[in-house]
Amino acid sequence: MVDRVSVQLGDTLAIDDVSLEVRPGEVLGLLGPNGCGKSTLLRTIYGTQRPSAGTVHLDGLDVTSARRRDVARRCAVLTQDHATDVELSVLDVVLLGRIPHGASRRSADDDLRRASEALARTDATHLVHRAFPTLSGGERQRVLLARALCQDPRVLLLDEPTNHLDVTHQLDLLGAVGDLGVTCVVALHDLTLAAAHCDRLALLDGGRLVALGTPEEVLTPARVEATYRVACDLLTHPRTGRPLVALAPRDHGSPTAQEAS
Ligand SMILES: Nc1ncnc2c1ncn2[C@@H]1O[C@H](COP(=O)(O)OP(=O)(O)OP(=O)(O)O)[C@@H](O)[C@H]1O
Repeated sequence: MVDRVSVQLGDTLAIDDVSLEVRPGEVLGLLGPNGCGKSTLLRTIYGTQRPSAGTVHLDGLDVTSARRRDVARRCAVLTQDHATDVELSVLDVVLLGRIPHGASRRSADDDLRRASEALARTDATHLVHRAFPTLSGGERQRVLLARALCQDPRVLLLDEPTNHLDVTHQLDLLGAVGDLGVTCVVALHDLTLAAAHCDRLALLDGGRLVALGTPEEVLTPARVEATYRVACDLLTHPRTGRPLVALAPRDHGSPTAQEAS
């Protein structure tokens, strides 16, 4: 889907020759330190950021030349820079997700049914009649995810969707994303959360793709230390068997417990 993409932003080469094939139905986690290019790559996949070089195809569509509505019919996005002061009810915000599908093809009853299903999926049904600006950060995040789900996308792009969420809603949100069966690219900071919920991980550093593979392949202690400058041990979750990234405090860098044993 992403083929040899570079993105120049002012003096910064934010994305440097990245190629990435997202498999249908997979949840691909996008990891990397602050400023490594995660949001830029998501915006480029969605087509709101033009690449300086390379191409992006979404479900067969060339996003650099496609109409916005054609992209939005296939792909929903949850970004970090959403407006927070729109004087709309929660229901109206979620119903915005239906707009790309065109008034002539939709019925009001079907739109309402989809909106209430999406709100139920994100545990936000009780907020339906609230004014959007009065919501807490975590409540807004869940409503905006409901809007994205209401769009009925084939591809979902999520930029740090667990921001503001308590642990219950972090787990519920990523669990719900996995259950959807929709192709998803999700930028995350929490390595253990990413390892638990993503089929594969892509690690960016300085705009370059430095690793791509299963959580076990990508989150090796050596690579985590090289990328984040934090020592860690890779443990196994006692209940799920998934990788658990135990970060060492910055002054307890080495040796790792694995090296010491
Ligand atoms: N409009 C801009 N002009 C110049 N540089 C920019 C612009 N937008 C972003 N950048 C730079 O591009 C790089 C990538 O930014 P991006 O927001 O994609 O990183 P990120 O991985 O999402 O970061 P974070 O984890 O902090 O959200 C950063 O160095 C950032 O400062």
